[in-house]
Amino acid sequence: MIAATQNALSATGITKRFGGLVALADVDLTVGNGEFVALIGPNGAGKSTLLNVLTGLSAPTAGRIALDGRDVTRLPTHRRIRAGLGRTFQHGRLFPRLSVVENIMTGAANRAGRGEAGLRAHALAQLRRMGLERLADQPISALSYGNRRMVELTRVLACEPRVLLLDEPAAGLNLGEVEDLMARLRAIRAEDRIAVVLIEHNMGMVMRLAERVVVLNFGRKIAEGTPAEVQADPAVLAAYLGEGAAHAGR
Ligand SMILES: Nc1ncnc2c1ncn2[C@@H]1O[C@H](COP(=O)(O)OP(=O)(O)OP(=O)(O)O)[C@@H](O)[C@H]1O
Repeated sequence: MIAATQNALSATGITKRFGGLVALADVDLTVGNGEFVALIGPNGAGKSTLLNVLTGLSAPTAGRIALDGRDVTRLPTHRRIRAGLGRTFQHGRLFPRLSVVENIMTGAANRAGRGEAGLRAHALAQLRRMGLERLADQPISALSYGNRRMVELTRVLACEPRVLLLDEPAAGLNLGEVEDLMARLRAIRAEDRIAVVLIEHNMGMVMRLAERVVVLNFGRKIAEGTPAEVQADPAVLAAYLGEGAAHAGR
């Protein structure tokens, strides 16, 4: 099983039930080292549930999760973070009264062996890389929504993850901010070779960034391939048209 150890992340046979509801049914997701995978699907398809299972916020009913070939299925979230997993949330989780740099430091504090001065220097370097250094001493409460989201991303990056899970990072951003986010993500990948799993409803962003796209619908994987392959897949079209029809009927 050499192939399995070559993947940065490998989830196999993931099933998640909530009572009678099957939110995920036997889903496989593998992400190679430095690979950029988008996870898409209509509302309620199971995307966030899968991220919750991958990060350990929610235990799978069945299935196995490995990071760099190491089984982490039973590890709590903080141990998975230490093992190289990073995640942003749909709704941010920054400390509003702390400054930007302090928030980044709380993120990086998981990394052992740095004193406070070292943590601050590391946090400032991360902010510089994201073009946010000028905001370092501002309280989070003074930031625009777009800047808060970029600070959230910076905080996760400060943990130096090998696998980065992004839950709708472009939601609520304006066009200029989405372009900036895409440029930063490209630069980070080029520098760090981080593997990325992106959940995003902004299809333009998915098509421009992802090397591979995995499509969920009603908890099942219905398609997987390059952006062009997935876009041309009749099953994917039907899933999204179904969603459109459901919305139109409301
Ligand atoms: N804690 C929970 N308890 C019960 N049902 C849940 C829970 N979390 C999610 N679900 C259900 O699981 C299914 C998948 O939800 P999930 O949020 O993962 O979908 P999603 O693809 O992320 O959707 P969206 O694009 O709207 O964020 C939905 O039917 C949802 O109602």
